[in-house]
Amino acid sequence: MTWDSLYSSAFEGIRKSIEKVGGVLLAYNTNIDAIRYLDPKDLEERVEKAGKEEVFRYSEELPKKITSVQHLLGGILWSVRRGKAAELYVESCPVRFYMKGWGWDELRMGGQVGIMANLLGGVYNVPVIAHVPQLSRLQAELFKDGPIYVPKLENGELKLVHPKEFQADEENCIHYIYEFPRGFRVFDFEAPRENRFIASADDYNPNVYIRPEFKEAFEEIAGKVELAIISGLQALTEENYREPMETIRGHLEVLNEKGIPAHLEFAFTPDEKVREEILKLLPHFWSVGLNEVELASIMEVLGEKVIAEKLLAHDPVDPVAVTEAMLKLAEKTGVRRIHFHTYGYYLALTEYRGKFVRDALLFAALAAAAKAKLGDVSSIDDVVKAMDVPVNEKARAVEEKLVAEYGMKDGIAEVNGYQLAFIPTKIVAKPKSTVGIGDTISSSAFVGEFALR
Ligand SMILES: Nc1ncnc2c1ncn2[C@@H]1O[C@H](COP(=O)(O)OP(=O)(O)O)[C@@H](O)[C@H]1O
Ligand SMILES: [Mg+2]
Repeated sequence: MTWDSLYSSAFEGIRKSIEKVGGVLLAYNTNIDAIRYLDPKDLEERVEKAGKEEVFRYSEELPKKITSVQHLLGGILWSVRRGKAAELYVESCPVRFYMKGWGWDELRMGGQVGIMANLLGGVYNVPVIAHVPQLSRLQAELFKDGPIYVPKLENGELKLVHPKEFQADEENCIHYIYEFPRGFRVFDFEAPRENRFIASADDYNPNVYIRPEFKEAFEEIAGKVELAIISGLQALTEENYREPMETIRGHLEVLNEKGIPAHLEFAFTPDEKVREEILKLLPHFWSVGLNEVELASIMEVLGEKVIAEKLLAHDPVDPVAVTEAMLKLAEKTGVRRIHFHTYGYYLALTEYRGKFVRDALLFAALAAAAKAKLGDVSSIDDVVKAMDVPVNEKARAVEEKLVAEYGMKDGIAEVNGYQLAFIPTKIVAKPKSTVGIGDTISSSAFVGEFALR
């Protein structure tokens, strides 16, 4: 079998069956991404006005958080000089007001829940119930039409409405994204590569604020779905994790009692204590999705330093090291499915067997390539437009290694009592957008797998 024919039949299979999926709960993070494409002259003027000396100081060493305009501009210069991304929390109201006045060129749906709601509900037509921490008018407008719902309590009675019909005047959670291209010049600095600096004016997501509807009526909400995808725990810190983690543990218990498989979409979690706590929650999840950096960071808290280093040593990542790491994680936590994604290939380690696991990965890779190629995918038929994107050349060596090590055939092998599924992905050379690709991959694969059952 060629990979292209496997791709086509996987897509056809899932297109026919995905609308059967009865409902997916998505929690906990959505926000508004406000994108500003930096202009060198405008930036220089702002720096001069704020005081060049002080601003430059913060471009040498990032402040911990933003409490002044000098911090903000210094942070932006810090990113430009290094071509590196950074994200800081904006504590001060005047700075938030300053950023609002500076404005944006584009507004986009942000947060894993927001992105997955628009994909699953708005594109695949799978009903979703989303936890939206704050539903402002601006936030509501970023939801696509389709079967996307938020719970509303009216005199203690639970109703499901589209976010645009929720009509509560809640706060804006805005992540200001300052983007610059490669070669961007300000003062004597030149950006070695394109990147962005993010300043978050968001008091809800960093604390994983959980809405009253989800505290009071979670059982009833969970009764309306077949699957759940959890994300957004990455910004928690040692100081604030306890209360939300407690609520989330309760939610997972309800989902487990009802037999609803839950997927955790990992994201890089800088706080080690929080990473440990997330690891403790994993036994309550059916499935987890992550990339190489995230897998390495988990190996570190498990005390597996050698594997962690191996995961970051090669490009593309050594698939045998990934498999070893996934086995450790599965054995340690009992999680039934681990979906690993990296640039060029995906692997899924599952406690159960079947080609549908691999086929769901193929569907996800096609969806990811469509998103990269088109920028926005507006219907499931757009996904197939990525069929002509070539399969990654470098993945051939990865596949050969898996064949040699585990006797893999057509992307499927048996390893230590688990099934290992592999696929080479389609890589778009000049992507229109790479925001939210990871979320597209993981939610498409998880929901796609259940569609094929
Ligand atoms: N140009 C591209 N074409 C297809 N897939 C891509 C492209 N660039 C990145 N990807 C995929 O997107 C994934 C990004 O996911 P992740 O690392 O979790 O980041 P995020 O969650 O921020 O999107 C990569 O692992 C890779 O598989
Ligand atoms: Mg990701």
